[in-house]
Amino acid sequence: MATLIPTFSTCAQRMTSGERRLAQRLEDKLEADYLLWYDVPIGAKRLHPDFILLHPLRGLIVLEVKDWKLTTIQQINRETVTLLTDAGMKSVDNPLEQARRYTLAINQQLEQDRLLVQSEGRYQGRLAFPYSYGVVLTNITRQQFEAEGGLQAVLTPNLIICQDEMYESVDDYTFQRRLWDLCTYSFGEPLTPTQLDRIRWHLFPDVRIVSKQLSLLPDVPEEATAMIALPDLLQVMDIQQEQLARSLGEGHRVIHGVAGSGKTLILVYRCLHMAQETTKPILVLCFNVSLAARLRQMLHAKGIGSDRVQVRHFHGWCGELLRRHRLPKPSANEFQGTAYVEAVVQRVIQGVDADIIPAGSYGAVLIDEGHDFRPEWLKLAAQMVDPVTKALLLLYDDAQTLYGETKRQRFSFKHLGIQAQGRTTVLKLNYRNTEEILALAFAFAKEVMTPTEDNEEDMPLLVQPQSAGRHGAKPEFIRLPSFRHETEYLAARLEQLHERGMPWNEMAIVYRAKWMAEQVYDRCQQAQIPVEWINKDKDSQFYDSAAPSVKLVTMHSSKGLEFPVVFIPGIGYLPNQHSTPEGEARLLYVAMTRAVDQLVMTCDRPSEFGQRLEVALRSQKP
Ligand SMILES: Nc1ncnc2c1ncn2[C@@H]1O[C@H](COP(=O)(O)OP(=O)(O)OP(=O)(O)O)[C@@H](O)[C@H]1O
Repeated sequence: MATLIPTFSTCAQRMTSGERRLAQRLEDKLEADYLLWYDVPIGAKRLHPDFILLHPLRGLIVLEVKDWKLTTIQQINRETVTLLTDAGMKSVDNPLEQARRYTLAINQQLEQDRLLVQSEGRYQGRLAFPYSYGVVLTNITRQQFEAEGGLQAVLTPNLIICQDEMYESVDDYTFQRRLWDLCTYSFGEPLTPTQLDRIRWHLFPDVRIVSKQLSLLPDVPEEATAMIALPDLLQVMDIQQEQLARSLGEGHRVIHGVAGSGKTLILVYRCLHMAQETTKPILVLCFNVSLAARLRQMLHAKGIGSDRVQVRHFHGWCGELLRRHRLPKPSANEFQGTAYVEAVVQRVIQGVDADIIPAGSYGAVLIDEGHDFRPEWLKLAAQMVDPVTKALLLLYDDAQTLYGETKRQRFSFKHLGIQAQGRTTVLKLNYRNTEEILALAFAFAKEVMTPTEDNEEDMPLLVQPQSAGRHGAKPEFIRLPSFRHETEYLAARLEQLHERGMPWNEMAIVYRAKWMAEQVYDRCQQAQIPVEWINKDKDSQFYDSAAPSVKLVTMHSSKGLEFPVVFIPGIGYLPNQHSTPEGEARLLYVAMTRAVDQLVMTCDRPSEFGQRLEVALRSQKP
């Protein structure tokens, strides 16, 4: 069965009946290595072919679909068709010409990529795979078509697929043959997975992942791809991510994705999409101040301003609602610390219940790192979604729960007003970390975290991540005589890496206790290493990932962030005695999975977590 993007159930409603039939035939009668897109805009010009097919051997096929009957067509020439419709006569483009133009535009775009064209021979510089186009006439049989000389004269017969050639009863091979016949030539060499990804990169700018090499051109315009040498590795969402992102559609959606599986990526895509769909403001919520800052930067890079999408950390948003609706804040004398923060949340909940704060005021609500939200917060967030769009997206990974009680409270999404059943997707593939880092983090965490039973909505709560297969250096765990030695070692490694070309802002030190950060900070200052201590105090709330400084960040605040190099000092003091071993294990798991390429941990004394790490490291392949 071929893969249709978006999924059939999410686009069937906007399809014509002929398109629906064709989509079902294509899905059913083509094999799993066919990719199909329905009505997905292409390139910067946002061309809208009805269907695009992509296959390693058969190449690219563009299809326009028309539900016309013979009696509908009043006149036809190479450029236009005059149709008799309920609203009178209407002139439209000749669909074959339209399909040809789309194909030509795609062709021109793809020919700019040296890895997609023939490198030698008579056709040097031309696409290295077949491409073709056609028109599907879903209500005209071949016999009717052939009986109409006028149609045949302007619609090349072999580029037309007729009603009876796409009946359900047509066998798979005959149906496929009809498609292949759209193209008069074929090449021996199938497209490689890398080439298929490059084709998607060119066609669909919205699923591009900005690589470091292209970071100066976040969304490379079509004209520019010809002028710059494209890197060999162009990254796009994988097919599951793309299908999910494009199929989110209406209603509530829940995505359970392991660390580094692209949840945030999908959230940003969804924001872009919703910003075009709704005029109401869009709300993005997360728990962390630092993650909120990263999300803002990511959205900004995609050209989405704060006027369209408001990114807030949950408690900041609650405070803002009280101010906006002139509700009194709790008294600071009565409540302190977390009790104060909770009292703010309660006032907001009461404000919504009393209709002082209007529910349903956001066109969409998207929650990142939802595992850190208490049930009543999720309920509140769900109430804020416009009941017309019902656009609620909840992303979570139970393995990263940091702020819950000892064990995450069991609750049912249904009771919170979140329709998760049948609307939950699991993403297992981790793209962020090297296989070595991920294997260590999971081996360590699975020993300590207790997987809980799936709950009533069939949501797995501890998903084993799978690596996307990138390899790198083995994580390091180094014993030193004292914490002072740890800080000196760390400073020396930072300097060494920087001298070898690693930018300061691509390195982070993730710590568990404030005293550790103080010593590390002092040591870095002495060594004149630029260092930014994120969330050091209330006034340093905003962090700039691009500023040329090493980031010093708590394990809690590191959630949702990532850095090529991560140092974790003070393993000798873990688990922290003031928390539960399980909670501490989740924290260290989160910290370790922030490292994209290199992970260095240090300790100055034996500890339970140190021992576990050593065992896990020893079991890794050399
Ligand atoms: N298909 C992909 N191909 C290449 N890189 C990808 C792909 N999907 C995601 N990534 C990269 O993997 C990294 C992690 O993605 P992202 O931050 O969206 O994951 P996440 O699920 O939100 O992680 P976490 O829960 O740990 O914060 C990012 O650098 C992202 O660009």
